[in-house]
Amino acid sequence: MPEFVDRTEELARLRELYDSDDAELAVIFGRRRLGKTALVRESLQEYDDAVVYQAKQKTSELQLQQFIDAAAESHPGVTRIREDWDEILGYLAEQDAIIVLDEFPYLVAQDESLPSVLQAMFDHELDGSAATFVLVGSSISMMEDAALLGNSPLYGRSSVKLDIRQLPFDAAMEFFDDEYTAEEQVLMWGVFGGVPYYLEEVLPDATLAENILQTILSRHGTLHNEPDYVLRMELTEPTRYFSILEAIAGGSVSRNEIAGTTGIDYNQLSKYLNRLSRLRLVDQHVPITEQKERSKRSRYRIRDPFFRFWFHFVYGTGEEYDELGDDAYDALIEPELADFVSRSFEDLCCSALRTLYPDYTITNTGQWWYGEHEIDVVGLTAGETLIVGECKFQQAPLGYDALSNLQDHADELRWSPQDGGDRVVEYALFSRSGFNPSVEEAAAQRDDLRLFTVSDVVQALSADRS
Ligand SMILES: Nc1ncnc2c1ncn2[C@@H]1O[C@H](COP(=O)(O)OP(=O)(O)OP(=O)(O)O)[C@@H](O)[C@H]1O
Repeated sequence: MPEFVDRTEELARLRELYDSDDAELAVIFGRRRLGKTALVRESLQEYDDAVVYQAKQKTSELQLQQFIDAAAESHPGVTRIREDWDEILGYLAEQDAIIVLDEFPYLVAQDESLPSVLQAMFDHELDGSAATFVLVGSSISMMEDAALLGNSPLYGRSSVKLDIRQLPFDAAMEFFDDEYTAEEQVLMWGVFGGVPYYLEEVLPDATLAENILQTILSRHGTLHNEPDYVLRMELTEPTRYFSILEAIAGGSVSRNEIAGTTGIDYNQLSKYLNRLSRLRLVDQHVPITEQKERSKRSRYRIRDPFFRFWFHFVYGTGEEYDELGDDAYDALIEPELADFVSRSFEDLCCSALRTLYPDYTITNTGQWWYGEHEIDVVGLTAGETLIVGECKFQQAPLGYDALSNLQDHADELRWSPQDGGDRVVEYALFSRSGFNPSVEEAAAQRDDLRLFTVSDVVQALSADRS
């Protein structure tokens, strides 16, 4: 298990606040399990006298008492202050303390005046203080109400807002021993994604199949109910959200398709999709050449690979896996897995593009589709070059038809260089299982075609950071 990986930028920003001579406020938010608490702990390595309080769901009196106990460890004078949030926090601010309120929403649930108390402090009382307040919360909706949205008391007071997301691919791979091949790494990523807690649950010395069976499919598996638990924390009426996520995971990706599959009225769908998007569960994608606000070709995707896997393979399955026992993987997962992981592979290819094509200034990467046409990987450059790629994560070599299809699709993609000149197209083929001789021959003869294996992609993603 790695000590602590990545989050370099977040750590630097927090430490900047701790070292600042002014009073500062940081707001850290993100779903459960993403590593908010671990990030704060890591950031405080060299700050012994920080006051860290992990709130629990208790009465306001008990919460305040426990906070005072935590604060007294480094600031004993706090016990002489009247037991009142305003007075206690004011005292600590005078001491220039670093004050971490982890699970801040639990405090607000018991004492809804707390955000306004902090607001008043920041507006009137903290001149001359070098204190740092760090508010951490897993419930995105409650953090929005308290600190993030325009009408919240602390809106505009924070110096730093950290929206914690899953780790990137190469950081996630640090959780595993080195023995996974590039292909296995992509499969692991496609199933477990980059949420630190999920990566910690991966059993060492076990195959992917064993891991899927024991940690996810088994009713006793540690991740068997995880998305259900996380969603119920955020949503009081989750049924419709579950149906939407299930529909998206099953391949209904446009609004029309989602409305058709779930039976939810098309006009009501926006409300639910917006909420899922604010919870960072679903992303709206548009073809790379279009603007999000204007596009009529939006597609929705579940952002996190593990949630995608769970809604695709686990949600709503009842006892099916228990009955199949160890055969469940071979019977229900394996036949679909390559196809399922191929979407994650496409994303990884997009992320690797800048490293694979270092001679170009790539301004944007993404996908493109129009009617029957679709391109898995597109890189727009600041010059005249358009990079287009086709990805295959199947266990068969990629044939010449993939190249000719890619050329046909690229012909339909409307994009012109910024200087108005003619564009030049670079073709890329990404394959898990190599290429047919005809493709290799073409690549040997043409300057505008490059072939990449899974190892090339994985290496590029690691090189990115080193
Ligand atoms: N960057 C990281 N490197 C290594 N391990 C990490 C990292 N971030 C988190 N972890 C580990 O992942 C697990 C979940 O992290 P943590 O408890 O900090 O998440 P959280 O966002 O605070 O979630 P929760 O609200 O569920 O407590 C912990 O065991 C933690 O040690």
